[in-house]
Amino acid sequence: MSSPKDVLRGLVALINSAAEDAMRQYDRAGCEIPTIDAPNEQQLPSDTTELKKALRVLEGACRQLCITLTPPALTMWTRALATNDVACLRVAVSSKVADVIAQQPEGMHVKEIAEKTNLHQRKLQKVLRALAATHCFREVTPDVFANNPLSLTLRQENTISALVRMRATEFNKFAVSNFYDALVDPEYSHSLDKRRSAWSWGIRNEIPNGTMFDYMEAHPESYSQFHRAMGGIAKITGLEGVVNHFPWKDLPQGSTVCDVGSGVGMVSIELAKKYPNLHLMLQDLPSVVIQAQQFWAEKYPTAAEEQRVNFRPLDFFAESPAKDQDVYYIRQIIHDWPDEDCEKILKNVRAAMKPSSRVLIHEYIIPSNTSCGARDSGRETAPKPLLPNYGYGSTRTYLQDVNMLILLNAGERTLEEFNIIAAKTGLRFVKVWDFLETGVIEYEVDV
Ligand SMILES: C[S@@+](CC[C@H](N)C(=O)[O-])C[C@H]1O[C@@H](n2cnc3c(N)ncnc32)[C@H](O)[C@@H]1O
Repeated sequence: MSSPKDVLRGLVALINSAAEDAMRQYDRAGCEIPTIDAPNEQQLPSDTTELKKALRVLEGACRQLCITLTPPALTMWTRALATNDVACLRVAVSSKVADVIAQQPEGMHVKEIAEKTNLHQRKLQKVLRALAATHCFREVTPDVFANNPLSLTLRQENTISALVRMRATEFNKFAVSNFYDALVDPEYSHSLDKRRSAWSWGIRNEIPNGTMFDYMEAHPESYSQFHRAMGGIAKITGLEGVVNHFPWKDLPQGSTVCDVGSGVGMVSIELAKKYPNLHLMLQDLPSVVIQAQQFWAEKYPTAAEEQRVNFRPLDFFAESPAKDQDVYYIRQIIHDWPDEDCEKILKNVRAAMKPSSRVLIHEYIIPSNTSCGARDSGRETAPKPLLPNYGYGSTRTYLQDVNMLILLNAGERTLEEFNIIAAKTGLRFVKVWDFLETGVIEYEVDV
């Protein structure tokens, strides 16, 4: 049995080695080592997979060390106050503070920022001070604020800003703040129906029995913000992992990839750019297909010119996607729906498959708090004294699981849970591809 001091020293050792490892990854990629107050965006390796491996340990060990040594009341108060952090982020992103001060690396006085954003100077001062204290913006001299790498993610041109804005605005208003109310409302509490989520509860007066997607359809501005936010999620969840580390290049010339519930096709567009051997088919609801066409026409017109991309509307509950595709790529769809709906989607995909087709489900894969390993989740077990799942190093997976519950009565799943649904729809597990933040589960036809 390790003594408490041994455990703490074990965590410190992990922090040291993981931080060194992370710095090595920046060096190897020829990137500058990050500084917290740089006035420009952080340079990142073009492939962050190895960096994320080090950060998973670092995040887990730092937080475990702090929580162990800090009086629990303080830690709990910090956690309870976290909603204020989100509220401050909403102020910053909605009033475009990062854009307003973008041209002044030496900083801008809060008085001027308040004038330009039409906010009360004293109130804005408190918001920016709180954010700068946790390294989002830099307070250069008293009341003078400049951008730093974290605040630069809040610029409108950065898709992370759309994600933060949605999260802090609609998600918060309709869903997060109503979570408990929906959990205890007799009509909602014991239902896993997609029309009985916290979000559905929040919009019940405007759209009775509506889902988050019904709301988005009724509010096109929110829907386009949502698609931009998906771009932010793509950055976070390791788009380069699936683009670089799945063997796309080994697929024969003209191989077909159907992106089911594609959105505008954040991953597909990268695949099209990098792998001329692939032919992409994007399928989503009619209004989204139109947005996808516009997106591709603007970002990568070559694909349409070379006839390497098609767009076709699809209601994945009611019909099958394009038949006989080599790969059906399904990212962040399954986590949107309760099990029965996922079965409908996968059955429709299964009906379109030829014997050699593969299905790639790309999602967060929930590891276990108590046991973890390649067999459980496709990922390595964390070094001790971390929890087997890396603890805080996996926190986004668990919070994202709750996020999906709140939004759509759905959620992320363990590998076992995915496999149970897949087996019911005639799919057989092949393997997990761990891309760190998320993973891909590969399935084939179960004959
Ligand atoms: C979370 S987004 C994921 C988008 C994309 N796969 C990505 O990873 O960026 C879910 C997508 O499912 C689409 N969707 C929702 N209901 C659908 C349906 N019945 N048929 C087809 N697509 C649907 C939405 O329009 C949205 O684009």
